Amino acid sequence: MSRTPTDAPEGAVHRSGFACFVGRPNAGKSTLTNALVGQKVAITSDRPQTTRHTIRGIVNRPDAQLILVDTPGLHRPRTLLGERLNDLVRDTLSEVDVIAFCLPADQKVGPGDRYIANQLAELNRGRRGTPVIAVVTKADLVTHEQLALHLLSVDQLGEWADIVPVSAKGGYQVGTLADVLVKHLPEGGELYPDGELTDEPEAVMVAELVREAALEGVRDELPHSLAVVVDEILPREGSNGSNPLLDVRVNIFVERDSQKAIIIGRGGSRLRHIGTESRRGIEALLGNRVYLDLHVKVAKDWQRDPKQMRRLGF
Ligand SMILES: Nc1nc2c(ncn2[C@@H]2O[C@H](COP(=O)(O)OP(=O)(O)OP(=O)(O)O)[C@@H](O)[C@H]2O)c(=O)[nH]1
Repeated sequence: MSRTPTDAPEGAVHRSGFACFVGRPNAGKSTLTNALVGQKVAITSDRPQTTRHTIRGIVNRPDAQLILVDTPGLHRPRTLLGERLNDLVRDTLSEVDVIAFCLPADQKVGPGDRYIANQLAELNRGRRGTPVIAVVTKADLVTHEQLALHLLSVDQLGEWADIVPVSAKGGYQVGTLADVLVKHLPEGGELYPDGELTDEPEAVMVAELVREAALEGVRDELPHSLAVVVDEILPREGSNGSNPLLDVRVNIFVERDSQKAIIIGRGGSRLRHIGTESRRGIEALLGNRVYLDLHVKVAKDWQRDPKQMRRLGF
């Protein structure tokens, strides 16, 4: 993974900033995020939404750093909680540099899309507008003719800074979309520069990779009892080459001894498997070789103890 703009041409502009993806459920936001970032970072766990700006991935290029943040989902409010959630979404949207509105090519523009389009228009009314890119996703599922018709109806749906058809699965135009998003970022250096390996977003992503691997196959047994906390990420002393070995120390917390036994497995076999699986993702994420040190600990009934929950990052 390229992390510094050192290979950018002399005097070239470097841009950095935030983008977020909106769109109705199943529009293809997560798949597209993964295709852009080129790593598996999407969070499929049921971790409660506690941070407003969950970072889904960082696209590092010689000319730009694009940080993709998540929103809890823009939907029609049915309850007061829904309204609060939508306020939160609007706050996030007004803080990012560019918004990508995903509309699946294989489905007609519908009321859900119109609702989001209206919300976006309202957000931009009477203020410095946040550019919105209409992204027509899943282009591989339709014919050229259908795609052309769909692009026309998307065009009529609102004011877009650009319209880009993509297929995350077929790899069609994913690079073009990255170019278009980057174009709307302000000039500036990397916001998450090299060397800040313990910076929260990366630690959160490392924790999610471990959590996902740990839950594999035991999701039903331990759905909510697992918390993963990254203790430290440190370059190994004496390995200061261009690609130092990183020591990554991670604690896996469960609520009961019986759950600890499940995670560790017979003779430690499950824990070894979790280590191998998650290390692969962590190395891809950090761009370094990694020595992963996993510890399983029991934090009795942590879900009922606010102090423990805070300690575990909830
Ligand atoms: N054929 C095809 N299928 C896709 C593409 N992108 C996503 N999908 C599929 O569409 C479904 C939804 O994709 P997600 O990326 O989970 O959609 P999402 O918008 O993140 O969904 P929510 O998390 O519910 O908001 C999945 O079954 C994907 O495999 C694509 O480019 N082509």
